[in-house]
Order: sequence, then C-alpha cells, then structure tokens
Amino acid sequence: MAGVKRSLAAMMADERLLSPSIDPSDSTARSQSARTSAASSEYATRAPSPALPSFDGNMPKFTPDASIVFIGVRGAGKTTLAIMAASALKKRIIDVETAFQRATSFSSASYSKVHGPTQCQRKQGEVLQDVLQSNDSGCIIVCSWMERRVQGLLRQFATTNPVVHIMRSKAAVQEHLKVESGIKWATFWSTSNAFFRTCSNLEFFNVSESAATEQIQPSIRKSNMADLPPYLALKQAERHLLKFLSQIYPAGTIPFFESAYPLASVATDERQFTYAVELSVEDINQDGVDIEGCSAGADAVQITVGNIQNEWTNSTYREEYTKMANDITEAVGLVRRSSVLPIIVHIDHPQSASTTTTCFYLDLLSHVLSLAPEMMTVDLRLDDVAISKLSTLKRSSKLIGNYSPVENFNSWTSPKWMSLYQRAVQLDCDLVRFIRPATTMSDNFEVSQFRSAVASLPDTHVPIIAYNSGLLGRHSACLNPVLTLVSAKPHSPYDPKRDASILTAQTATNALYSSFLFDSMKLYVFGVNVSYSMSPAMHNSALEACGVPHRYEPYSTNSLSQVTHLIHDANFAGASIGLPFKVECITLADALSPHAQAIGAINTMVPIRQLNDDGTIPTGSAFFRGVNRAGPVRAIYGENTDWIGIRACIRRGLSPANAVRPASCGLVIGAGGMARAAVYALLQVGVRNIAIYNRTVENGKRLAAHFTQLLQKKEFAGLGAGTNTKFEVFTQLHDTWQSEFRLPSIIISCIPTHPIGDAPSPEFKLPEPWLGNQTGGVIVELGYKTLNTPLLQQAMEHAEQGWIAMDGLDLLPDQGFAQFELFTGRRAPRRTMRKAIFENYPDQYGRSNPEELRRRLQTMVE
Ligand SMILES: O=C1C[C@@](O)(C(=O)O)C[C@@H](O)[C@@H]1O
Repeated sequence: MAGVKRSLAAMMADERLLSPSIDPSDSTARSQSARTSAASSEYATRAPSPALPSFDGNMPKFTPDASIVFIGVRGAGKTTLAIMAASALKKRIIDVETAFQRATSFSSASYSKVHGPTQCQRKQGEVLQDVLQSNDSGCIIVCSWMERRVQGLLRQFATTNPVVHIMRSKAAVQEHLKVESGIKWATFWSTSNAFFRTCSNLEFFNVSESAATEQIQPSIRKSNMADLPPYLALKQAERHLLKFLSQIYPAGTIPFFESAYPLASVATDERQFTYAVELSVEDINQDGVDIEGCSAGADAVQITVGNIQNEWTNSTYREEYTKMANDITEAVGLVRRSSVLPIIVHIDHPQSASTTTTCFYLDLLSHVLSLAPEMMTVDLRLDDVAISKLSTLKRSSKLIGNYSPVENFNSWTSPKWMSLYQRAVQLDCDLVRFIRPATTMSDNFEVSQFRSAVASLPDTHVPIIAYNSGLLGRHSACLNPVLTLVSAKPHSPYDPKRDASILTAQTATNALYSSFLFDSMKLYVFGVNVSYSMSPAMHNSALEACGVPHRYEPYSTNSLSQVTHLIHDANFAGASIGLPFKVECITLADALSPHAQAIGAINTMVPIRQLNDDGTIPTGSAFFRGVNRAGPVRAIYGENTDWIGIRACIRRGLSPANAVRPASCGLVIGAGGMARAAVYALLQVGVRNIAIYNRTVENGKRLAAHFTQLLQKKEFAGLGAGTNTKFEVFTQLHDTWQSEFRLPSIIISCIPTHPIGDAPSPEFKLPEPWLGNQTGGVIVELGYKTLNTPLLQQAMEHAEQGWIAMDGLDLLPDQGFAQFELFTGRRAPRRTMRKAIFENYPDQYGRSNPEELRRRLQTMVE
C-alpha cells in the first residue's frame, strides 16, 4: 500500500540485501548479495509493525488542499495542534468523536456501555469511513480511536493524504491524563504508539514545555519560568508545527509563511563552504544541549544515531526499534523546535553489520522519512533495490548517498569513487558524501582533484561532499565546499574514532581567511548619531562566533556625502543605515531589491564586485559567491531588512487568538521610512485593513497612496488582499475609535522614542478605547534608545486583556540577522546576537543589565 509508514524490512522481504563486506561500487558483488539474501523470513517476523500489503509505488505528493489526519493517544495535543493547523492552512477541523456523537447522540464510551464494545467499534468504523470519504480535502481530521477497522481505513487514507501520528513524551501524557505509572500504563503506551505508527505516514513530536525550555536557554533553566506568558508556549508549538507542515505540503501552501531571510532563498547545497554541526541523539535528548547556541556558524544540524548494534541481549528487535524510533522522533522535534537550520539525520550503519542490523538500519531509515527531515543519509553499501526503495519514499527530504569507510578504503585516484558517485546519482540520491581518513598530506590534494573531476562531469549537478577526516585531513575538510561535518565544540583530547568532525564551524571558517581565500572586511552603521547603536556589539559578536575576521563600526555623520569614500573602499563589506538616512540613502545605491523598491527606503547597503554580463546584480547563490572578497566596488545594492524584523515581531507577539483574519486591523503610528517598512510588514502577514495615524495629514495620505499604487502592480498583487486592501488615515487621537475598521490587534509605533535635536521625545500614548480589542494584540515600538515608553507601559497595563508589548530590542536582532547574511553569506548565529544586545544595552544609569534583559531570551521562538 503506497504511502503508509511500515517496516522496510517487511516490504523488502524477498529482495534484499547486501553482504556487508562488499565493495559498494562493485555491481557484481551487489547482484550477488541480492541473490544471497536468503534469510528474509527473519526480517519479516522481526519487523516491528504488523505485515501490510506490499508497497506499490511512490509516497504520495500531497496537494495543498489535501485533508490531514492527526492521530495519537489522548493527551498528545492533537486538538490544540489541529486548531493551529486549521488557522494556518485555512482548513476546517473535524473531530471524529464529535462526528460520532452527532451520528448516534452518544459519546463512544456511553455507546459502548449501551450497545457493547463490538457494536461501538463497528459504528466508529462507519463514522470514520464516512468522514474520510466525504472530507478528503480542506479538513484537519482528529482521531484517537484505536481499532482494527480504524487502522485499515487510516492506512487506506494514507495512500493519498497525510496521516500524522502526534507523539509527546510519555511523562507529559501521563501527567496530562493523570494516570499512575505501572505495567498497565507502560503496556498501553507502547501498544498505542505502535498501533498509531502502523497507520500513519508521518510523525510529529509535540515538544512539552519543560523540554522546550531546556532547549531555549540551559543557562537560565532555573530562572522563574512562571514569568513565561501562557500564549508563548502555544506560539512555540505553533511555529514548530508550521515548520513541519511546510515540509510536507508544497511550497506556498501556508500563506505568508515563507522565510524572508536572504539565505532561505538559496538551497544549502548551492552555497559555498557550508557546515553541518554534528549532535548525537543522546546529546539532544538527554543532555539538553543548547542547540541554537552550539550551531553558531553552521548551516545545518546533523543528528547522528550512533549506537545501532549487531545484537540485543536484553531486548527484542521490536523493543529496540521502538525505543530508537522514539528517540529519533524526539531529537528531530527538539532540533526543529529550537533552530531554523535544516536537519540531516544520519544513522551509523556499522562496517560489519549483520543482516539483522542492516534490516534494523533500514527500518529506522523509513521511520526517519516519516519525520520529514530536510535531509537523510543512506549508506551506499546497501544494494540498489534498498536505496531505490528509499528514494521512492523520500518525498521532500533529500537523500545523501553516504560512504565513509574507516579502513580498507581506496586511494582517491581510484576510479571506484567516480563509479560509486555515478551509481548514487542513478539511484536518485540528491547529494553524495564520501569521507575517509587521510593517511598522507597528498590525500588532501587528491580529494580536491576528485571533486574537480565530479564538477566537470557533463549534465551532472548532484553536489559532492568529499574530504578526508582526521588531523591530517583538515585541509581538505576546510576546502570542501558543501556541508562539511563540524563539531559543536573542539574535541579534546583528539579521539580518532570521532575524527570526522574535528573542526568547529568557527575554526573551519577562520581557515578560509587565513588561507587567503577570503579577505577580512569592514562594516558600518551610518546615522546622525549612532554612538548608542547596539548594532556593532551585535554584529561583532556574530562575526566572532562564526570565525569571520571582519570589523563592524559606528560612523556618525550629518551628511551622507561623508560616507562615499567608505562604501567604495576595496574592503567595504556593507553597512546598516540608521536615522534619518533611510530614504535619502537610496541616492547612493545603484540597484534596489524588490522589497526596498516597494518600501521606498533602505536600511542596508551591500557592495557588488562582480556584475552579471548584462550589468545586473547577481541573484541567488551567485550573489553570495561575491561576498567576503576585497576588490573594486562595481555597484551598491540597497535592501530593506526592517520589514523582516517588524514581521518577525508581529508573528512572535501575536497570540493564536489574534491570528490574522480578513477583518483584522493593523495601526501604524508615523509616516516616515520606518512606517513604510511597517505597512509592508503588515501586508506581508496578510493584514487587509491598515489604519495610519500621523499628525501631518499630507504625509499620512502620501504613505497610504504609495501602497495603494503599489498593490495595483502585478508583481505585488499577492500582498495582503491586493487591491482590496483598505487604508484609513487619522490625524486626531479621538476618544473613540472612529473607523469602519475593527479595533486594531496589531499596533506599530514608528516615531522616535527619544528627543532628536530640538524636538522633544513625543511621550506618545493612545486613547484607551483604541486598545479595546477583546483579545488584545501586539504593540511594537520600533525605537530602542528608550525602552519603557509611555506606549509600552500602556500595553503592559493591558496585559491581562492580552496585549503584548515588544520594543526595539526585540526588533533589532531580527533585522540584523538578515543583514548579517547579506554581509557575510553566513547564517546569523541568532542567540549569540540577541545575547550580545542584552549584555551591552545600558540601562537608564548607563550600566548594562544583562540579568533583566536576559529573561527575554526565554521567550524567543526562532
Ligand atoms: O533602524 C535600525 C537601527 C540601527 O540603525 C541601529 O543600529 O540602531 C541599525 C539599522 O540596521 C536598523 O534599520
């Protein structure tokens, strides 16, 4: 049956496998191994899930409107997640238990008491069949029933639709259901999870708050978590779920969810010098490592499952499989919840694996695919049939064909490497990875020649990851362009068994500069008075964490003419633009990004040193290939990242109760460059009703007219509600909300929070009735020189009503992450940057107050 997650072992009972000692590039040996795979009945009987009809094709590609089913034990969080998914995917929720009650006027439990369990199960089957048949699109269907007929129906549904097993930690479910530990509970737990696994094609780990908190910031684990606003736990769960859903549905299915950060538009494997930080399942699950913290400078997280054994003395195959599958599910959940980086899952397939171990390995791989990681490795020593089967199951996950022998390996000059690469390509691997220890220095040059030979193959664009491990191999590891494995911290003492990741992202990046491949560059923040700017602290800490030797400095000036020599310097790498130059600075730019054009203001300048042949600015991976290299500046490119920061604040601060709907209203205060970015951010989260308050009516009207015209252009028609978006301009703060729009749930203040020149600080507050929205909302104050502004105090006074206050220190890092990516081509180390701000921000007495500000780190959802 297509689409159902099931034992690969069972599925491939007659077709396997390899003899573990074969040379993987040797096709004679492969076919021999297929022939000698006699003991297949062993796999079938040891398979963890019940036998299912044979697999007959690809995993289905789900259409955007395909209904999704959430199954799992009671207390796993299905209903809460269904509400979030329904709001994001614009689908309707159907709870099968409610449908049962509607059909019979009884709950399942009462029906069972009256008519007996057999009759009740029959009825459940009928109800479910009816629900599935008549709602295969546009719905989120929730089901906790466990019954044979239910199982069959769900399996059938999984051939065309996503059926997600929602998992949660045993302790969290137990606490939720208030059940006592004991054999009965343990048995229920394992049988129910095994049951749901047999009829789902996907699995999602609903991270419990305590675990999530540990991931957020281990160093403040003991701090007062009671301060965490309740909506926040939901926000984090929502973000996590949406990341998962965006992996399984086609791109664009979740409106306004696509990342706007520059590197998100370029596939990781198309970029140069990228790193995957390696974390073990145990580190993640048991030790609660700070995932965000230790992935600074990395481009992906590799979750390594290292201890699959050849035999189990104290447990059965099934028990061992369940335990490891649960651990992997949890680790993927924790990483996805706390990091924006793509996930690679790698399971070590032992060099001398028994057939049972290989079978176990394959079962785990098919399980991994149900978690929808961005990438998964598969051992190229497996035979063609096994790898092809995995290719048919992979859906959006990329398959990395992996071969990393630790002994008896060929020299890089052997043609076997090339034939193994070509075999992996034929088997539909999306990337190929070869890692082997270096025995001499010349291995480093030979592997580089091998990479060049692959690059010069005609018509083959499958990226190759190839380098040597060990101390001697570091040279080739640093120069390997795609996803070199790095360690979270330096290994000490050197352990030859774990030598694949001797480097950290920081040391590997640093080596690119010390070997003159890249140049050390200069960065600035420009403004009339930027002495208070937190950007230097934020960017310099990020540069250091990533091993990039650039310097970022404040540059205060009254006139932009004074910066021209800086932006045409051979070592100029970019600048942030502060007040009041965001609009004027456009005159210095030769080209603007589409966002900057739409907004009509920039806060970022980047030098371009290599133009396209037609004189245009390179885009995508070509844009990033030009960074970090000194030389004459051919053009200045202007971008606006303020809107990205504002959008991130709206998303973080807006509780699920205030999710954007057609009638939602956003209020922007001010009409300058930042207000333009704010309106654009509102459009980018789907707000259709935008109110602008500005004292000077002409400026307010000009702002509204700018966006009204913009939305008439074809390329911006998808923003907000396009030409149906409405604007209103206010010049008076009336005591009542005099508008055809509903009361606002998003308020963005874009006026200065401190005195500028002779102009005093506006001490701005809103009339109380304007904050009358019943479920509150989010108020964002963009300035950060003064934090405790009258407006934010007002928001805090209305906290009970659901108002969330966000200030410029919430905004600054998010707009800075995007800048950092543009300046360096590296992923921004988000937590490092946030921390740097909190550690350097002076309070009203000019002292830094990290304790007070650090608590904010708790509330971050990346
Ligand atoms: O508005 C701001 C603040 C800023 O100017 C600063 O460092 O203060 C940096 C800019 O990138 C950003 O757009």
